[in-house]
Amino acid sequence: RVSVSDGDGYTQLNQYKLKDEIGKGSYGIVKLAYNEEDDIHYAMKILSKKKLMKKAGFFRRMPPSREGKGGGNSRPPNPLERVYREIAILKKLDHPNVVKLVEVLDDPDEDKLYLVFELVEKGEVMSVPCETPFTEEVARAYFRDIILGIEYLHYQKIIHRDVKPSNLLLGDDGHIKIADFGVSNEFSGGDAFLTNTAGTPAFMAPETLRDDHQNFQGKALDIWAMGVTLYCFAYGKVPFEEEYVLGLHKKILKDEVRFPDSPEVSKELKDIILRMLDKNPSTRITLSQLKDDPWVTC
Ligand SMILES: COc1ccc(C(=O)/C=C\Nc2cc(OC)c(C(=O)O)cc2Cl)cc1
Repeated sequence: RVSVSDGDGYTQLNQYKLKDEIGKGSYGIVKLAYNEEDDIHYAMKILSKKKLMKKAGFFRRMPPSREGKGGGNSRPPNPLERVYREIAILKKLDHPNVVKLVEVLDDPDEDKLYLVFELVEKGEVMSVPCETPFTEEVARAYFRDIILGIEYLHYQKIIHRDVKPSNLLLGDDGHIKIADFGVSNEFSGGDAFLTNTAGTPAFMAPETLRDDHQNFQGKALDIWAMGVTLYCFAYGKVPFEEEYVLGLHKKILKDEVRFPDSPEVSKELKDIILRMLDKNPSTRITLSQLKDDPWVTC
């Protein structure tokens, strides 16, 4: 059903003319796509099924399963299921601060899987590290959008788990849309109870790094990552950085948050960052408390 044709230098996919690459990550690439039918540009995320299978170690020989211990099917879940679950999540989301999935082009005979999203014209809101962080007014406007987007996701029983500036897209209207549900978790009941680490190391909450393997609540993980993100908006860099990941984990678990002397940042902004970067998830600020915070409401 998906007709791929290589014209003079560009790829045509059904009614979409693929243009330059506008995004790239562990997931694959994102290309600008022009829809000839409605004369509108879209963002086309291109995934390779083979790459997804390989990444999940699907083709790796399984260690001989010890029959005696109920060997059973000890295979990891099919990584394509992960993508199809992500697509199912995306299809049910409809909010001004969440990216909009328009359609999926998936030809069973093709290796590639195409996700068509509404274009968020300015792309990533900030690439970290950044020499020119935002003023508090700009950071506040963006942060308000993030609060509304995350509140909507938690209401839809979804934990994002990878909130960070590069997953926050800025539109021409100056508003933010949250993107990339590649590691998100759906839950039932009041909150998710998780045990796996996921997301981007510098944005991971301390409770996910403790080796006492307790399970931890999902919503508080997004709050922590929102705190790291707001710190990036204000200072252009992450609060805990270390060359090696184990050193980074130690800092996230042990180090106090330090605020550089410049740029000048108000006490209110420092206070809200500290409330989100509370290492104890049960005393960490909640979304509804965030909405009433003096820095957010001022
Ligand atoms: C300079 O102008 C630019 C305009 C738009 C972009 C852009 O869109 C980039 C990534 N986009 C996305 C990524 C996603 O995941 C990783 C997902 C998702 O899976 O939710 C959705 C989208 Cl849209 C870049 C530059």
